[in-house]
Amino acid sequence: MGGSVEVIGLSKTYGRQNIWHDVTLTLPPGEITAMMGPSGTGKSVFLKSLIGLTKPEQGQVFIDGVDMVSARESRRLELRKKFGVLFQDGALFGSMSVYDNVAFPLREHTKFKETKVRDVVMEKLGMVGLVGQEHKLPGEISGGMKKRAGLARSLVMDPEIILIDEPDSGLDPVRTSNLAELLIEVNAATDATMLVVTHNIELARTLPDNLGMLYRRELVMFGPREEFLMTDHPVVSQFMSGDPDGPIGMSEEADHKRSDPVSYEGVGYPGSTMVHTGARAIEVLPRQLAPRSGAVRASAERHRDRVSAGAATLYVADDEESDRARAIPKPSLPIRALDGTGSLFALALDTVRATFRRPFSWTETLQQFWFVVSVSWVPAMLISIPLGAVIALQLGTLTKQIGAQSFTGAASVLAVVQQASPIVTTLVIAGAGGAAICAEIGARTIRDEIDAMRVMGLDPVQRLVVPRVIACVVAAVLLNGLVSVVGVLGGYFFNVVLQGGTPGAYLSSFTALAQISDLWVGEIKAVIFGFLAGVIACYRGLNTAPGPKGVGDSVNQSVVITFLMLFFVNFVLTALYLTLVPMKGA
Ligand SMILES: Nc1ncnc2c1ncn2[C@@H]1O[C@H](COP(=O)(O)OP(=O)(O)OP(=O)(O)O)[C@@H](O)[C@H]1O
Repeated sequence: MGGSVEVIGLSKTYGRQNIWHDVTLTLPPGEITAMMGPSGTGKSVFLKSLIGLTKPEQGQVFIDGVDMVSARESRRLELRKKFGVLFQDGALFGSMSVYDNVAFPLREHTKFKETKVRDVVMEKLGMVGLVGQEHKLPGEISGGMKKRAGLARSLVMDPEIILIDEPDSGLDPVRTSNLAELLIEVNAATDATMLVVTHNIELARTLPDNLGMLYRRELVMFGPREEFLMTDHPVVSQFMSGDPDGPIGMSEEADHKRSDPVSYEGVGYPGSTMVHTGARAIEVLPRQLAPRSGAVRASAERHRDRVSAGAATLYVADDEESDRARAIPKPSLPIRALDGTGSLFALALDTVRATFRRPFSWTETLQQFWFVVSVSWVPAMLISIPLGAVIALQLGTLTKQIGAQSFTGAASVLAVVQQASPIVTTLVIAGAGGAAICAEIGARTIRDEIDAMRVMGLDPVQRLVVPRVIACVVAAVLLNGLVSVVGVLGGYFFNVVLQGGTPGAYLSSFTALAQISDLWVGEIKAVIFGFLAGVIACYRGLNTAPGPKGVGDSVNQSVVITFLMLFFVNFVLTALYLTLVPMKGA
């Protein structure tokens, strides 16, 4: 029998927005449950909360007795192996073919030979009608095909619990019916516990054993379909009939703001086989889909037994309760800022720990390193020449004024190597490489790819963050060396050629005043700054808000935060260095 999912008193907010509160329900093991609700009522957020991808503020989600909400991330990664999840847009990995996407969990979590992997992948692709499309990239197939490929991937490990977010979105009516039949067949074959989030009334009325509905920030009704579909609850009846007249309006926000209780007066039509709401009429209790193959659904039989024994009862929210404002207090600005800083720090620590965990993604690291260097080295070079020149010119003029022209070389080399070079290098890495890293991870976040990785029991910190942070660090160290050399040469050129300094004085003052630790401090700064640029870019990318605007905001914040951090950390490091390391000749 499928895994058990028990939700107790779950509440979730995003900023000032209370998504839903105090949701309590149990998904009967092995049965199919549909969760409905108008757009924006938090169905997808609910689904993600079940699997620990979204952290609710209150409540528990017990998966086979273990609380997903309070469990450690390593435990959650283990528990997620019980799940197969189909996200709204399929959440396929954009750089992999359909075949590789479906094969991915098998290659990660089994020791199957490639021939066995091929058999399983082709069987699942056959189930969803995608044989012949396996070589295509996700960008080359339609939305409906992505969805079907995502379903094939979610089934490939024979999960005990299957969560499906809007199976019909992007599918035509015929394929939606095919998909519903496929889900019934999968349920009959695997006895997996299934939760289907949907707006599709036909699907909701014919597929599940149980139904629930979210509306106005709460679970208004939950229970067996036999009772749920017979109800005269105004919200449920209006939703099931698609009637424009009733408590559900055009905007979820406007519905939330209304404080009038939902009225139960004058809406009595239970007991009939047809419901009439306004201009529409629907059959109340249509026949439930059954496997065409003739397979027997053990869960349907268990469900019937539960209902006839009175063990499955309908939960209906108290209409008074539904209108009570139960906003979870929003933390104050300083607390939220501390929270953000804490999460960034936690990601930095996690990154260090995950660096030593196996397997290490060498290929990804090399690709990222090459990418960061390729977008950063030209701007870094172009900035370093005028920067070295400006420093040399400024210091040359200053030292001339105070009669210490022979120290121009030492002063400008130290300024370039210790200060300018690591800062310039990292500003360029953050502005070019870091921005691109943040945009790429942000786009993957909003396409649910990161969540899909987590669902497959993979740690995005280990797979994505570590390679990118190492790439930024190594690129910063190498580019810092290069920028230092170019900057010093630029300084030499401008001081000696344009300001009439002598080559001997430039070089000898440098050897007289500079020491090897000055060179090291530049490289150590490059390591720290490169690490900061990489971690901040990944952190913002992983915490991107939905939509293209979310990605744009994240990139902007990632660059600004990195710049601010760089100058602050540079000040601290320089102060420390000057305090701890005695100056040569002092
Ligand atoms: N990561 C996030 N950050 C901030 N707000 C979010 C986030 N994810 C979801 N929301 C908000 O939570 C609310 C519920 O979103 P959700 O996608 O769960 O709705 P839904 O019921 O699945 O809607 P639909 O049926 O249209 O997909 C929306 O207002 C959405 O803007």
